[in-house]
Amino acid sequence: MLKSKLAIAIDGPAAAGKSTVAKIVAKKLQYIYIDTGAMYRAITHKAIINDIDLDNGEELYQLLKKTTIDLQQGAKEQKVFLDSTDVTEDIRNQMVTNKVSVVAQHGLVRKEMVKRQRELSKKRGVVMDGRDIGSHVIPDAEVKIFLIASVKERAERRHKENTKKGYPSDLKQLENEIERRDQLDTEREISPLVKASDAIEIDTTSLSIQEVSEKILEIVKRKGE
Ligand SMILES: Nc1ncnc2c1ncn2[C@@H]1O[C@H](COP(=O)(O)OP(=O)(O)O)[C@@H](O)[C@H]1O
Ligand SMILES: Nc1ccn([C@@H]2O[C@H](COP(=O)(O)OP(=O)(O)O)[C@@H](O)[C@H]2O)c(=O)n1
Repeated sequence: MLKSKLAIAIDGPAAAGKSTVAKIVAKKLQYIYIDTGAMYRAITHKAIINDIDLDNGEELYQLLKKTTIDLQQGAKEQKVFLDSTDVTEDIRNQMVTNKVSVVAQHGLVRKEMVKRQRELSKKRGVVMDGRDIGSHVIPDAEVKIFLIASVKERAERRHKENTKKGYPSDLKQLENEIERRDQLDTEREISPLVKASDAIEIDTTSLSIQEVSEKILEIVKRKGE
């Protein structure tokens, strides 16, 4: 058992395996898992439903201010509640996936999200995954991991996931979407996707989920002793 509770930041591009291993690590350490991507997805979902102009940061910010987003650990999976409605499935749809990086570019939206995320991480004992966790949200996180994998491998992983769930899926289209989202996330002006200087990079392309989780737990163990 670790002597003290830590904050573990896991960042990286789309479908690198962040949430999968973050959940495993959190369960093993009995930490809280916080999926910050789900928060950006939830506000994107609400904005689409309300026909908000996704290029209008001020309007999105006003919408976010009057919106509650709750992440709750269920028996099997983490549930996402948007103003008390379970949107766990809805926020993974194609429309949200294609638009979320546009919403996440706005400074006002990010400022409000970061405020909420810092509040959630204050008590430590958290595994938080996203794009700017180690670089911006919790710059003093005790453990910072940056997960990468080739675009081809990431698209194949998502394709497998979609097929398993019975969703229509096109590998080439997934590759294009992942590349486009990575580009938007990396090139945006405010807290872009970047590896923090003190983050440990793990290339997961040829590693199993178990191998990646074990590597992270080993790093955590060294830090926590
Ligand atoms: N190391 C790995 N090897 C093979 N498949 C993986 C690995 N890590 C994650 N996956 C699978 O890849 C898909 C995307 O992983 P996910 O955790 O959702 O990525 P992210 O949170 O980075 O977007 C999931 O279906 C997951 O089961
Ligand atoms: N900390 C974060 C987390 C997500 N995001 C945005 O939210 C999108 C969806 O995040 P996600 O983690 O659900 O993405 P996947 O890689 O799981 O598809 C990302 O592509 C980013 O545009 C962000 O800007 N900052």
